[in-house]
Amino acid sequence: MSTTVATVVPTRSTARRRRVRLPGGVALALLLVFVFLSVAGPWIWGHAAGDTNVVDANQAASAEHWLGTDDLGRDLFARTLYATRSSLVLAVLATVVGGVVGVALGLLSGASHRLGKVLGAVINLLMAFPALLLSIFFAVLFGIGSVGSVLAVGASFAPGFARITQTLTASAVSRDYVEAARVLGKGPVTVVLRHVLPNIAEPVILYTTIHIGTAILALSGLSFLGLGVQPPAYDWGRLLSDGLTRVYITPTAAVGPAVAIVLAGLTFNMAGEHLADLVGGRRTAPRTAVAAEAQRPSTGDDVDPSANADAAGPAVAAVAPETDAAGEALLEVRHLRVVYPGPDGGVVTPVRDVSFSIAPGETVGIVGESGSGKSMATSAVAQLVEAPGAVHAEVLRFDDVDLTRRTAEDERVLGRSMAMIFQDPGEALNPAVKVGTHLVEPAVVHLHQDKALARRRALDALRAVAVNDPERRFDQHQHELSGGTKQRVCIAIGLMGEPRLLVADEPTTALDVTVQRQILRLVAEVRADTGASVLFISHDIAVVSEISDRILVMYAGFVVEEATTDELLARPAHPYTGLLLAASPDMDADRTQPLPMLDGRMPGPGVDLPGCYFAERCPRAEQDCRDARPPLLQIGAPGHRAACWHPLADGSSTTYPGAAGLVDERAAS
Ligand SMILES: Nc1ncnc2c1ncn2[C@@H]1O[C@H](COP(=O)(O)OP(=O)(O)OP(=O)(O)O)[C@@H](O)[C@H]1O
Repeated sequence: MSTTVATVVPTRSTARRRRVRLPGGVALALLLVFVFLSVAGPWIWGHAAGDTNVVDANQAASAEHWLGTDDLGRDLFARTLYATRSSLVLAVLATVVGGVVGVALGLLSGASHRLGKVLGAVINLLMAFPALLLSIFFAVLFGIGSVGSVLAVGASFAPGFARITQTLTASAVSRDYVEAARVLGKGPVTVVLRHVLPNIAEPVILYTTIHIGTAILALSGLSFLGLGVQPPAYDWGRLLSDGLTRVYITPTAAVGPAVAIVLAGLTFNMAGEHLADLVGGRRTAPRTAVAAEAQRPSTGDDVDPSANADAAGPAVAAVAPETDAAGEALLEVRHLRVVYPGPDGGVVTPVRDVSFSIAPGETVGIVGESGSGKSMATSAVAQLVEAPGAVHAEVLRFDDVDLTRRTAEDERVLGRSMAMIFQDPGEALNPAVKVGTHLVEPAVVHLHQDKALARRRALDALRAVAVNDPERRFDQHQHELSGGTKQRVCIAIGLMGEPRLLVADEPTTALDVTVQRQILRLVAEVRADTGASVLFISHDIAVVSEISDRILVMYAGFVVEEATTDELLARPAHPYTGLLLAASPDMDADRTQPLPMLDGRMPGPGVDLPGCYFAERCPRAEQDCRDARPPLLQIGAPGHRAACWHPLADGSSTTYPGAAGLVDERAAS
């Protein structure tokens, strides 16, 4: 793969990138010169910069004094070089002050929804003022002098740092691996330090480098105005201020420090940009490699072929365990609602009424089109709905834990017995953390196992999910894995606790078809091996039916139908289920006929209707459907329930062409 990347023929765009990098290279060289001057300058030019000689006072530029002398006869060229140290050190200090304060504020506001609103408003207000104006204001506030000016410039930078950190943090905390860390019971401080900060560090450091250049300009400006460095100390701004008083007599007295300020400012800005460019380039390399790896045939070197021999073969036949969902349910959900504040003081209700239970060892699938509330209902079960969202339920029980009133101990139990598999495994794994650390952590945190034992178990877990060369994978980061392997690693992480419920939210959607099959098989195998129950979410009824014992069909936040998989496929009662089945093509479908389309749109979570939410799109709807909402009632076989006033009487096969093939395919498998 790296060969492919290395032998790419230069294109116009790569040539253009090289041209852009040339000044960056110069900037890096200049940066080294400035660093050298600030370290060695005072030693080399210390005497010339400090020795007074009134006989030579106020001289113009000459071979002996390149920039002339000041009113005490001191060499201005030496003084300009000498001032490099104070100018740069103060600029770095000011940037660090701004960075520390801003990053702290940004982390707070990005990680906390409520605090974020208040801090965000303050940040926005401060960002509205030009940085130099803020610096002057803060300089007066903090006091005239070096310390005051450093604090002032730092304070004027803090809003910018806070803004970028807030944005990066808000994006980082919505990642699945942060949610997974919360499920593991990690506190907010650990989550921020371990999972957020490492992943936002790179852009923040680059932003810092660029800002050192701006700090040089700002501090020089304050010194020039007499608010910064005070005599006898001096920096470039002070030299410029002194030189300007004699600009008509010895103009070079002002030129030297002015050139130094502009050059140093530009150098740090350009060096920062160049570093960003380099980092960007470095980042794309592994991504290219992953893309190439992901495109390989799915039985590639990262999957143990012996463990999934017929991965491309027939789909998983879900082996239904003996269950009694109504009796000893592992998970019981009754009348679950999830509510968010809506516009104009109203509310939106992504989950309106969801009731179901899962027996030990049972796999229940939830299917429905995008926006039907599948993920939100699952998040409520996994306790991942965050403020301002509110979860209400008559019953929300997992094993013996009442999830509506859970204690800290309950959280720990949940952390080890409920495992999440997310849609995008790349989002679920922290890019800054090695695969092995992801695996070892649940065992150390929840089972209090020592690291050696946890490592052995982690390697076993990787073998169990058919990742080959587990020792090597253990020390790799997520960007070195293909999509399928990442998902296997996520499943292995779930195995490191004592999983009793595996919650898989569209775990195959981001994967190619062959890998989807492997992951479905793997989930079924894990269930068979561990006896864990599975809650499996997908918008694809064909995928759900391959793995589930029972299926719930969701629409607009409601469960509109529930039945065993065979019953649902053979005799769908709700017209929406019938349409979902009909829209799912199979090998026997008549290719000359278009697939049935579902016209119209699902009512959003802010819509409140008295009747059936599907009525506007339903071919069987009558006035009574619009007037009153149908309850979820037993229909046909035991456990088959549907919420419809005019259910399909004889199954989808006669009403919706196309569904019959799906039923036959499943029967054959
Ligand atoms: N934080 C939120 N605040 C308010 N509404 C939200 C929020 N997150 C999601 N929603 C809304 O909740 C509804 C259900 O979303 P959900 O993600 O559960 O749907 P889904 O069926 O899982 O769809 P998909 O397959 O696209 O994920 C959607 O209308 C969505 O816009």
